[in-house]
Amino acid sequence: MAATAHNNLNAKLVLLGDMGAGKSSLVIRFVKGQFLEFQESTIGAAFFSSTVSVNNSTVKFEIWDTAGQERYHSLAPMYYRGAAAAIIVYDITCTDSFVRAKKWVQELQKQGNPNMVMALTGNKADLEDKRKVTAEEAHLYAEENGLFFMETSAKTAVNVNDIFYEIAKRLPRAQPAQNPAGMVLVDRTAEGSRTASCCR
Ligand SMILES: Nc1nc2c(ncn2[C@@H]2O[C@H](COP(=O)(O)OP(=O)(O)OP(=O)(O)O)[C@@H](O)[C@H]2O)c(=O)[nH]1
Repeated sequence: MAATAHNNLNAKLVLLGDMGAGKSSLVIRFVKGQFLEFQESTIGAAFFSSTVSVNNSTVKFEIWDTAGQERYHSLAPMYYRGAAAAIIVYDITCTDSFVRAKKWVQELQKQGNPNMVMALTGNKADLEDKRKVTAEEAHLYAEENGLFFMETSAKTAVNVNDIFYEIAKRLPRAQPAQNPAGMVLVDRTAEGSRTASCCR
C-alpha cells in the first residue's frame, strides 16, 4: 500500500549523556556512515537530520546532539523540550556515565514530554574487555523505567541504525480521521434542478 501523507512524520530527537559517551559519534555514524577515532567534544549542541523508512511511512528525524560537559547542562531543556524522542547514551566502560544516564532519565521523566519515546544506549560495545556496566544491569533499569535498551558501537556500527529504526517504529502515528478528510458534498438542489432542466 502506498504511503499516505499523514504517515510521514517529522520528529525532534535529542541525544543526552555524559561527555565522551559517544553521542556525536553515534549520530555521525547514523547520518554519514563515518567514525572518527578523535571526535571533538561538542560545544553547545549540533543539529543533523536524516530520514528512515518504516513500513509504509517515513520519519524525518531532526536531531539535536547536545554537549555532555557539565557546563552546558542548563541548555539541555531547550533541546529536549518538545522532543518526540530521546537517546540517552552511556559508555559501557565507564560506570559514572551510566550514573549520569540515569540522572538524565529522571530529568526527562520530570520535565520532558510525557509521550517521549526514550532509548537507553550502552555505547562502545566493541570495548568488551574494558566493560564496567553489564548489559543485564542496564536492561533491568530500562525495563523498570519504560525505556528500550540496546548496546551500540559507533566504531563498528553495531545496532546504530537499529536504534533509530526502533524509535521510528515506536513513535505515535496520527490516527486516521473518523470521517474521510475530503468529503464529497452533493448539492441536492442543484442536482435536482440540473435534472429538471435537462432537455435531452
Ligand atoms: N571504541 C569506541 N570509541 C568510541 C565509540 N563511540 C565514540 N568513541 C570515541 O569516544 C570519544 C568521544 O566520542 P564523542 O562522540 O565525541 O562523545 P560525545 O558523547 O559526543 O562527547 P561530548 O561532545 O563531549 O558530549 C571519541 O574519541 C570517539 O572516537 C565507540 O563505539 N567505540
